Amino acid sequence: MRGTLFIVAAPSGAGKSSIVNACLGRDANIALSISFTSRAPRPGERHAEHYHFISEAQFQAMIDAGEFFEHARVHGDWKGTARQSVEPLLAQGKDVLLEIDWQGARQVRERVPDAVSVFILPPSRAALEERMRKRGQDSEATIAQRFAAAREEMSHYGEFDYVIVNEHFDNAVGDMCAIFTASRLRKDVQVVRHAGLITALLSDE
Ligand SMILES: Nc1ncnc2c1ncn2[C@@H]1O[C@H](COP(=O)(O)OP(=O)(O)OP(=O)(O)O)[C@@H](O)[C@H]1O
Ligand SMILES: Nc1nc2c(ncn2[C@@H]2O[C@H](COP(=O)(O)O)[C@@H](O)[C@H]2O)c(=O)[nH]1
Repeated sequence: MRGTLFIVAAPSGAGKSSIVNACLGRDANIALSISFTSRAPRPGERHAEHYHFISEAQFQAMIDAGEFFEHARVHGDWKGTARQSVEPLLAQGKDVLLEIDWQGARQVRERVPDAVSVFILPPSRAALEERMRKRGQDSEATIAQRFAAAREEMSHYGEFDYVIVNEHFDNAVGDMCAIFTASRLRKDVQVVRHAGLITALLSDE
């Protein structure tokens, strides 16, 4: 059976990476895809762990070679998921999680209509701004640019299967883990139905 593809999106600073990392620590069946980006590393970010950090020219060469599963300009930088980070794992039956923006999520849904998508919202715009600052990794100019973009990003929440409001962190982690579990169960039920097993069990023969 093919693996399940999960998409998680949110405005910058809403807590997406924190929630995903907490969930993946409890769930060994999901592989987190490491994206490619033309953005410069933040202090403490390591190549091939947080992102594959490459130049604009290298990113463009990958686009031209058709190597991306999805890609988009996000806050002025290129971000993208390589086909190689997704397709072989799904074919092996492994679940894969993409932490991407709404533009990438749209592209992925077109390729994989049964992907399970989650959008994370902050409890308020003030909380979002405070979290961006508290992280202490971006300049004031970057924070201002991302905060200004957040409203437009959040307007896309309705394109997703699930929405989590990340007010209390532990509740948000619990919701995300429950979505992972429920999506797998739902898929199993569909497979059983397709196999015609229930019809056979209930027949007179
Ligand atoms: N429920 C919460 N309450 C308070 N602070 C939180 C909560 N969830 C996350 N945070 C904090 O908010 C900050 C931003 O979180 P995080 O880096 O996970 O956001 P993100 O959505 O992944 O951002 P980006 O897309 O820019 O990488 C971090 O300092 C994190 O510890
Ligand atoms: N479309 C894609 N968006 C991506 C990818 N990897 C990350 N992102 C999104 O970028 C912003 C900002 O991230 P940051 O690390 O610079 O703070 C955030 O919304 C991410 O989800 C990707 O491969 N494709």
